[in-house]
Amino acid sequence: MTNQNVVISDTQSGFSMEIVVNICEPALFPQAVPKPLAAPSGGSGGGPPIIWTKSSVKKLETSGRINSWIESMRASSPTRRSSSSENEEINKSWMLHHPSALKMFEEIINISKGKQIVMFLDYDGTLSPIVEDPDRAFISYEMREAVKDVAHHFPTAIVTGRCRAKVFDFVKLSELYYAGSHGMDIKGPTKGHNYRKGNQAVLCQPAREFLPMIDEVYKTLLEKTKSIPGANVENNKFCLSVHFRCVEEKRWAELAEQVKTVIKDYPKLKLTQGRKVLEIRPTIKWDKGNALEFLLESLGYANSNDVLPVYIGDDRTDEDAFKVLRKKGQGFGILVSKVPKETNASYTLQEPSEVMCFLKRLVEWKKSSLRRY
Ligand SMILES: O=P(O)(O)OC[C@H]1O[C@H](O[C@H]2O[C@H](CO)[C@@H](O)[C@H](O)[C@H]2O)[C@H](O)[C@@H](O)[C@@H]1O
Repeated sequence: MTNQNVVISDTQSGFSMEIVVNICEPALFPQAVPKPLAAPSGGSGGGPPIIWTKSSVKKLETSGRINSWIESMRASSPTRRSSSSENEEINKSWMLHHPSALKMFEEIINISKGKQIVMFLDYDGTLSPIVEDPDRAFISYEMREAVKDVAHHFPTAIVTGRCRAKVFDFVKLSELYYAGSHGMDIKGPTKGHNYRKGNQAVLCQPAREFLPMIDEVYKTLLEKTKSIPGANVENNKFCLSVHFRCVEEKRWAELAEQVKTVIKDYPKLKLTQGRKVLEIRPTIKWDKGNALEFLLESLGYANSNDVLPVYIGDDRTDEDAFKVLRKKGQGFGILVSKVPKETNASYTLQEPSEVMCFLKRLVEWKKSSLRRY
């Protein structure tokens, strides 16, 4: 029996979700096994997760056997490793393709020789552990110091789905670049060696025109979801999050339905999914990948071969940035995850504490190389 993570993507709507299919239980998902829906990549028993095309998903849906929304919501935050021996095999194979950035530290350092490292850090699940209350996702003192040290040696940006002001309230480091609202709200440092006169102004807000619409939808969603205990709507300025981490599972369908009903009146907004959260954002083609490119350009590395961008993140939205790096053939992504996931990242770290170790090692290496020269 094998549990296989399946990523469903609809490139048109931008909606993507991950479900877990039990390969050897045809009674649950009969269409997931036989040949007609054979996956384009991966397969049962190991390797990367299967990516189903839109049409194969359609077949699953029309079979009436799968409520993709709910399955997707269930699978939206797998945090524990399963202990079965087959899953152990999957984990091993995955780790082989996406080794630990700590174990590969020397290799990473070698790649960086003669290049300027630029650090991109996601916030939730990367710098702070995932907690039930989004307002209490604090960064630890030690992590903050590690980020501060990194920013002292390398240009550093926090790229987050959060509202930029909120993440700044958590981190409180003026020497960083901040890209809030999934990269739709970028601001430069106001102090430190990356500070340049003029940078303190907002650098980029490509979804400005959506502000009134987002505000309106926020109010409507607050109203529509208030009868569902545990539902929490977060205003991230250029996008919204509807959290269901604290909602009883039996009410997830109702919540998803409410959200879908509200969104259908706004064709210029799209719905994506993160870790136990539904995210509403403008349909503009601007994501964390664009933010990364924009920041590299702002730093003067648009067409440079002397730069090594390193992006660390845990969520599906971070995949947009991993993808950009892979496409550019420059730098690499590090996925924070304990469980195998389809990813464009090259390396992995298991949890925020490992992210902190990685950042500290980077600083130690930089300091020792400065002492040598
Ligand atoms: O891009 P990120 O920095 O990873 O932000 C993505 C979302 O993170 C937050 O939600 C997640 O973390 C919460 C606190 O640990 C957790 O309760 C929630 O279930 C997670 O989805 C944030 O609250 C969202 O607004 C961000 O979009």
